[in-house]
Amino acid sequence: MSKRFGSQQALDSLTLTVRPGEISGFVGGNGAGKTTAMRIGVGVLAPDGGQVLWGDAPVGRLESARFGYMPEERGLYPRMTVARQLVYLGELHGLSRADAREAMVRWTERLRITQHRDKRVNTLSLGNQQRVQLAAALVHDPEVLILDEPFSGLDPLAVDDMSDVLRDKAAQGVPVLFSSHQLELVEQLCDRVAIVRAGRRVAFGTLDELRPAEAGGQVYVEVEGAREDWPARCPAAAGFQALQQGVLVDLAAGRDENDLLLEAVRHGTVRQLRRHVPSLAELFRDLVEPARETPPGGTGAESRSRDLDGVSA
Ligand SMILES: Nc1ncnc2c1ncn2[C@@H]1O[C@H](COP(=O)(O)OP(=O)(O)OP(=O)(O)O)[C@@H](O)[C@H]1O
Repeated sequence: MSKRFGSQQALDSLTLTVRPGEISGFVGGNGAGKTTAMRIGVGVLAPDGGQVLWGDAPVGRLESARFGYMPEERGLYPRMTVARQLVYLGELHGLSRADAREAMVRWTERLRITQHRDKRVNTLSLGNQQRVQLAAALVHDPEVLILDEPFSGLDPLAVDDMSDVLRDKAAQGVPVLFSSHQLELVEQLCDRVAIVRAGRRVAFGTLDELRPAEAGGQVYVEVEGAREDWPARCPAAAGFQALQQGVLVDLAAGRDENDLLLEAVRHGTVRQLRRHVPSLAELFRDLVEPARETPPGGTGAESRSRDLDGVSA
């Protein structure tokens, strides 16, 4: 997909594949193009170039009616009651009145908003409005689920409810795609993650696939009573970085954590020693921050990429 708004290239040949039964996370800095891509995905915005496929066939109006979409700008009718709104949206998607009512009852129970059924949406708290918005995306039992920042502003219990629903939908075989800036949540929930920067995809794959190969050679160690630079005198350490509590050591070639442990105990009491597995937040910074150092003339998007489905994007 490509999309330009005036002089702003919002999407630049971005490709994204969402697989049945998987939860995919869509992350990127503000203005990176996530909302634009999702709006194109569900057919509310037309791309300048590219297309949206379901299987091998282009998605038209009929197909996208079977998608469930939770927009970032919450698109509910503020003065309609929750129940009327959900029944109405169900009918709009082709359900009979009875089926739409049944779905409304089921989803308001599941999302714990039964007590709000007869209230106008604009009288609810933002978190409860968001639960209604999720119910609205689910009421017609969609075959694809696309959610734009569904977790923003939710309390921890609501985050759990939202997470459970997304997991259940994926377990039923529905492809689920959601955007979020809460990278720990993305890390916990997603089978696959796409990172986008300036309208281009810079990484796509499972978290294990996104981790650089050299990451396996880092060990986090806390040694009480040791000098801050103790790894400098360890042959098992090729380099190190002092952190707030401990140090992050790059293992020397052919050495493992046992070698490092034997050397570390000579410097003090080893309180912790474990292989360092970079978090999504670290990977994100690694992939997205180089854009800020782009030399004049470069787009920044070429600086790093960790893309793993073989599609150039
Ligand atoms: N309707 C529009 N008119 C003009 N520019 C737009 C429009 N929609 C998006 N843009 C621009 O396109 C770029 C991508 O915006 P988009 O909303 O897709 O980013 P995003 O990744 O969802 O950001 P955020 O994380 O802040 O929600 C931005 O530069 C934005 O200003």
